[in-house]
Amino acid sequence: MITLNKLVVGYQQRAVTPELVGEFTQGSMTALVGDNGSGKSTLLKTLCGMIPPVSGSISLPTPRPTIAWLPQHAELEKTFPLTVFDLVAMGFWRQCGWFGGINRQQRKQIFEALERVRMLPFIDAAPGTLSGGQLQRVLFARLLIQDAELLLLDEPFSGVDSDTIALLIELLAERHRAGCTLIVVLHDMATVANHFPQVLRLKPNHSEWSCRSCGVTGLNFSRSAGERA
Ligand SMILES: Nc1ncnc2c1ncn2[C@@H]1O[C@H](COP(=O)(O)OP(=O)(O)OP(=O)(O)O)[C@@H](O)[C@H]1O
Repeated sequence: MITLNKLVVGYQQRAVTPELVGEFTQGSMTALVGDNGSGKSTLLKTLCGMIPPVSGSISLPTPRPTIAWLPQHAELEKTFPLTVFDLVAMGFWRQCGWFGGINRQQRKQIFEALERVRMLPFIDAAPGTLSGGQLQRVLFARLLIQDAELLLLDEPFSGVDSDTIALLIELLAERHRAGCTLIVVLHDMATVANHFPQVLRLKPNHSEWSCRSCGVTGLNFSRSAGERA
């Protein structure tokens, strides 16, 4: 379980969000929503430890969950002088280090992950030659092989066509069924309503949690409030 203890996130001690109180229970699937500039990306960066909180804290379970983060602007990934295979292989950095070799089993996993996102024909392509949606599928293949316990995804469906969105949502639902905790920044409220049991909405002066499966809506969200889904 990940607990937000009066957490305020922002930059150089400048608060971007109000105090956030609540929990992401293990295995929960939460949509993080709010207006442009409300602090969604900043919260994800704080959760993955990239920037420190302005105040308050985050309690993580012990041992600390492994985290995979898909940032909002993945265009940078296109500039690496790599192939699609290499880009996905980077998902094994925890096991191999950045410059370690890939073994036969890992190679097989990379092929399977690319097959799942229908990008196997592009395995030798340079990321810079892919469209935005194709790149996103490749980055999902990398997420799959990372096999992390906590997935933080920042607007993973922006610029992606509806067929691909359906495919990627199914992959996320699979990770959810496998027990991963997912926190996903989204703007499309239909996707939120159809696929995300829990929602954290950031607003300028307060935040609001809602949980469809337990019927809880409020400023705080805790397991004791009723979520057992
Ligand atoms: N590196 C940074 N340094 C200082 N301020 C920043 C930085 N990045 C973002 N901000 C500011 O923090 C606020 C929140 O930005 P953030 O990107 O978290 O919003 P968001 O909810 O993800 O928005 P969007 O929906 O537009 O992606 C904005 O006012 C933004 O200008």
